[in-house]
Amino acid sequence: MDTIFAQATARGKAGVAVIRISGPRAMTAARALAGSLPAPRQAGLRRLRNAEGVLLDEALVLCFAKGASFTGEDVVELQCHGSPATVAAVLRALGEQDGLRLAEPGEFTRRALENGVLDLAQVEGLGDLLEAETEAQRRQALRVLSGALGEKVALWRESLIRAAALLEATIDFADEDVPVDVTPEVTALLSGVSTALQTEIEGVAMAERIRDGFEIAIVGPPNAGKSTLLNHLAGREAAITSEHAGTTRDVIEVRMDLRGLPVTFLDTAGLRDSADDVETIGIARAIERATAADLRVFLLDDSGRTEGLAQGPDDIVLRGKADLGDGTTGVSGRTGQGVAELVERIAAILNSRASRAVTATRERHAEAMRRARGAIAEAQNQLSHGMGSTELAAEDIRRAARALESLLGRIDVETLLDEIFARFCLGK
Ligand SMILES: Nc1nc2c(ncn2[C@@H]2O[C@H](COP(=O)(O)OP(=O)(O)OP(=O)(O)O)[C@@H](O)[C@H]2O)c(=O)[nH]1
Ligand SMILES: [K+]
Ligand SMILES: [Mg+2]
Repeated sequence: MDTIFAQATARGKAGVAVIRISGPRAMTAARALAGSLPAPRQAGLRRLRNAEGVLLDEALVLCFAKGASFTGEDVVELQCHGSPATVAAVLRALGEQDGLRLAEPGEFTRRALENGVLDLAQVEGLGDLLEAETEAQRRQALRVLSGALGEKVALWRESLIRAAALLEATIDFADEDVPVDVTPEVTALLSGVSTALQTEIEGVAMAERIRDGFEIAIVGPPNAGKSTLLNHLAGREAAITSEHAGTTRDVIEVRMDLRGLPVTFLDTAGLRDSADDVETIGIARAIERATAADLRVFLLDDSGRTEGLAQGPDDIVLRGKADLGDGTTGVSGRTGQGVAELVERIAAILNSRASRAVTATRERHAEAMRRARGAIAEAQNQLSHGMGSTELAAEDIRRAARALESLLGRIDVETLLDEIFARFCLGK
C-alpha cells in the first residue's frame, strides 16, 4: 500500500496550509522531515528540513495512529505556513521519499471507506458537506456524514433479518406440527419497514432540492417589472430592464441563499402573443422553464391577466410596481416595497417542502430503497394467500436486506466508487 500525501486545504495564499500524509510510511516520512514526532493527537512545533538539511518551514505536526485516524491508516498532518512556495517545498521533500506519492482526488476518503471508517452514504455526505453553501445544505450533509442513514438501515435490516429467520424456523420444522403461526409477526415487521422506506423515498426529491437548489420563476406580462424585481433580489444588475415591452428574451438565472435555502431565481420573457420571432422563442422558453420550476411568482400588471401558464397550488400571485398603486399590496422592484414579505412567503413555502426531506438524500438511495420495497412486497404477496412459498418469501426478504446494504456500500459498489470520488478535490 502506497503512502499518499497532498495539501488538504485550498490552494493559494493563506495563514496556514495543512498537508496530510496517510499510509504505512506516514510516520517515517514525517520523522524524516521533522526529526522527531509528538505523541499521537498532540500538536508539536517542529522545524521541517529536507534530505539535504535545508530548512523548509516551522510547522505544527499532528499524528494519528492507525485505527484512530480519518483514513484508518497512520496519518500525519503538517500545519505549515500557508504560502504556495512553502507548501511546494514540503510537498517536494515528501515526494522525494521512497514509497510516497501524491494522492489522487478523493483518495484519502476512498481509503476511509475501504478501511470501514466511513460507509458509502457517509462518503456522499462528506462530499456534500465540502460543497455546502447554505445552512440547509450544511445541516443535511452533516446529518448524512454523521451516519444517520446507516443507523436507519441497521434497524430496518434487523427487522428484515428477524422476519426471514422466523420464516426459516418454520421451514426447518415443516414436517412437525409447529404450533406457533409466525405470519402475523413477520407481516408486521415487513409492513413497518416498508412504510418507513416509503417516507424516505418521498423525501428524496426534497433532499435533492436542498442539495441542488430550488428554482423559482418570475413570470407575467411584459413590462410588469420582472427583471427589475430580479435585480433587486440579486442586489445587482443581472438583467437588462427598459420601458420597452419584450426586453427579456433569454432566461436569466441568479443563484442565491434565501434564508438558508439554496435557490435560483429565473427571470423570464413577458408572456404575450408576439409577432417577433425571437421574442416568441423567448416566450416558449419562459413557459418551459417556469413549468419545470419548483415555484412560480406571477407578477401582474393593471390588466391582472395570468394566462399563458398554468398556476400551481403554492404559486404566488402579486401586483408589480406596487409603488404606483394604492400602496397596500404587491411588490416593487424599484423601491423594494413588499420584497421582504415576498422573500418571507417563498421561504415559508420552501421550508415546509424541505421539511419532507428525511435522511436519504439521493436518487441512488431512493433506487435502493425502491428495490428493497419491491422485494418486501413480493414477500408479503407470498405470505398473504397462505398458498405461497415460505422459502421464496424468506429469500425475498433477504434480497430486500441486501438492497438496503447497498446503500452503505457493503456490496456491489465498485462501479459507483469512481463516480463518487471523481467529485472530490485533491487532498480530501
Ligand atoms: N414605478 C415602477 N416602475 C417599475 C418597477 N419595476 C419596473 N419598473 C419600470 O417598468 C419598466 C419595465 O421594467 P422591467 O423590469 O424591464 O419589466 P419586465 O417585466 O422585465 O419586462 P419584459 O422583460 O419586457 O417582459 C421599466 O421602465 C422599469 O423601470 C416598479 O416597481 N415601479
Ligand atoms: K421591459
Ligand atoms: Mg424583463
